[in-house]
Amino acid sequence: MNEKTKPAKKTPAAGPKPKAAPPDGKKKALDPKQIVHADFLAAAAPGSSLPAPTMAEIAFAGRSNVGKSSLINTLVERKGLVRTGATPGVTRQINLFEARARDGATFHLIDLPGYGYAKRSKAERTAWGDLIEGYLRGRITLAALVILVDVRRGLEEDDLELIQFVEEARDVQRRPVEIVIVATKADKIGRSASRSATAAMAKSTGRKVIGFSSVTGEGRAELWALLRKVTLGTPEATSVVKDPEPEPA
Ligand SMILES: Nc1nc2c(ncn2[C@@H]2O[C@H](COP(=O)(O)OP(=O)(O)OP(=O)(O)O)[C@@H](O)[C@H]2O)c(=O)[nH]1
Ligand SMILES: [Mg+2]
Repeated sequence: MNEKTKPAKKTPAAGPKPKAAPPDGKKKALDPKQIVHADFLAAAAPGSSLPAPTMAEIAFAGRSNVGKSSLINTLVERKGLVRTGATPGVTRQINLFEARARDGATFHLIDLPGYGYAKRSKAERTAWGDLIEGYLRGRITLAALVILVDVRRGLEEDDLELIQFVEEARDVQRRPVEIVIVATKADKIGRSASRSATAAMAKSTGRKVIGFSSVTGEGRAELWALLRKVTLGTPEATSVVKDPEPEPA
């Protein structure tokens, strides 16, 4: 049936009344924690550095191709913000993004190049290793480190070494970095398999493990709520280089 042969729509007067918009005061409240703005700010490759730290940062680490960049896109609900790809080794720099929630809370999100990608030259791997380690050791505003693992593979040697590295890199100048483990690509296995895999990881590490999928969005709300909590709970959550509030005239 084409447009012309379609019967005319019935007037609503004949049927039940359409629901009226709720009066202003009764509108469904918008989620104050929802990220309403996200943007790329800066990048650093070996030999260059990020801008000086100004606010709480959440970094994302994990093996190449595990889904770090996809997770950031999912978290900020912006499909194309961060470049992703089917082959490992897509992210080749430290990329810094800014995300602002509706309530004004602002966070810096750091997408790290993946590790464990054997096809890189040894020199390149060393340079990147130094870059990432330098960031994790020295970034004074680093509040949380999200370590992504493939739910089907679990924690591997590289991941455990990273956890140990961050724990040992405690700095008197900053609060301990909160480590959050995310078991991603949960959509690739059934819900109950994913649940038991995350539970096993939680048991073996003694840490919270969140099941996640960038395809279905599973775990997004839980992860964001946790990251907000751990980030805002640290003194670094507020700007280090704060603009002084203007005095009222
Ligand atoms: N099924 C499924 N695929 C995913 C998920 N997350 C990421 N992918 C896919 O996995 C591939 C790698 O994703 P990226 O986000 O680029 O991975 P990355 O960890 O940033 O990779 P590098 O930058 O190379 O370290 C892409 O093809 C994504 O579409 C997920 O939750 N489920
Ligand atoms: Mg990436």
